[in-house]
Amino acid sequence: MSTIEITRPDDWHLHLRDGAVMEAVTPESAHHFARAIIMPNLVPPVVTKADAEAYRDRIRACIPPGADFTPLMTLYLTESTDAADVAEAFNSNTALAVKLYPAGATTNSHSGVRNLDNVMGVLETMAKIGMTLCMHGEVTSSDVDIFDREKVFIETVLDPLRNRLPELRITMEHITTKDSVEYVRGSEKNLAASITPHHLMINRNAILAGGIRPHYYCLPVAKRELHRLALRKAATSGDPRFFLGTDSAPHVDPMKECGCGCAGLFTASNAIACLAQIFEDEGALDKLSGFTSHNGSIWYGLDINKGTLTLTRSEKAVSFPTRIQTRDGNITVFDPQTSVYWTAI
Ligand SMILES: NC(=O)N[C@@H](CC(=O)O)C(=O)O
Ligand SMILES: [Zn+2]
Ligand SMILES: [Zn+2]
Repeated sequence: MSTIEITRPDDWHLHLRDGAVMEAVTPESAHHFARAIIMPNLVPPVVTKADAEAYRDRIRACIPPGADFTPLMTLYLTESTDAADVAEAFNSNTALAVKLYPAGATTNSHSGVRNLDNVMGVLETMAKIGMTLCMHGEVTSSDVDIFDREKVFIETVLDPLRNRLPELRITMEHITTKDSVEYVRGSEKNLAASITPHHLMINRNAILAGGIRPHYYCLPVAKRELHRLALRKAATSGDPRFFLGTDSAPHVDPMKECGCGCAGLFTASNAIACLAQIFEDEGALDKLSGFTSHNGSIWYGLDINKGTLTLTRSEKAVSFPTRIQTRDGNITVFDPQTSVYWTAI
């Protein structure tokens, strides 16, 4: 058995939901993570400063006593979002970022943005005050193949927006392609990307080969192996523009195991153990703390956490709980389909 210590990690992209699911999943994140950026795609979404304050209070009520966990709030961008309210939320430290969901791109995105022209006023204000735009970067048009939607988004939405408003800070969230890795690498400033543990571990075969497996279906959908390898290279490279966002996105099993299952994987419980395995396999354990605990803090202008998290490597592969229970039903925990020898304490 051997151990390593990393700086206490942060999760720069997390879904905690609300109600019974939030009660059950919040302790899972608070166990390992010091802070997390909380996604605002509730129904109805978290749009205003007042919405974010109320949601933050509900999250705080679910943090186990003694746990040290700070939810960092985001505002869901709609075409009627008020720029002054956004600025006030940022300046009062209520919200760290604004989240762009192209309407129809993913879970609970129907209130999102149809035409960027209608939110330029908000984006200009954000550029002025240094507030980050977090993006779900996929086009939604039905004539674009689902495996190409991220790449086409870069060409038709992201790049034109960056040319139009170069001072806007943008996080490309949960990137899944070599194209995104290259786009970030080629940028000079104001661009960074989060990467999920699952996109580092699975390719699209996990969803479709040998049977259809809804617990590997998320958006953006996992791509070909060459993309997974490019993501692994980026995550373990030490390049500070890449950092962890788990995109842990719980849905109760009946919502996944049905004729039209929801997108999203629940990874909060084993994300750190999986990452330790990935970084060990890539011979890059020395880069793990950068990815989980330093790069994101620096990008968002926050202090790096003071505490540490101990990771233990066993001789035998470890097993994880297969599900967690909530009053609304069970949630399946991500199964990495490969041996993991690490435990986070
Ligand atoms: N990633 C997902 O597949 N689903 C997320 C939404 C998102 O992050 O796109 C969810 O809210 O369930
Ligand atoms: Zn998304
Ligand atoms: Zn997400």
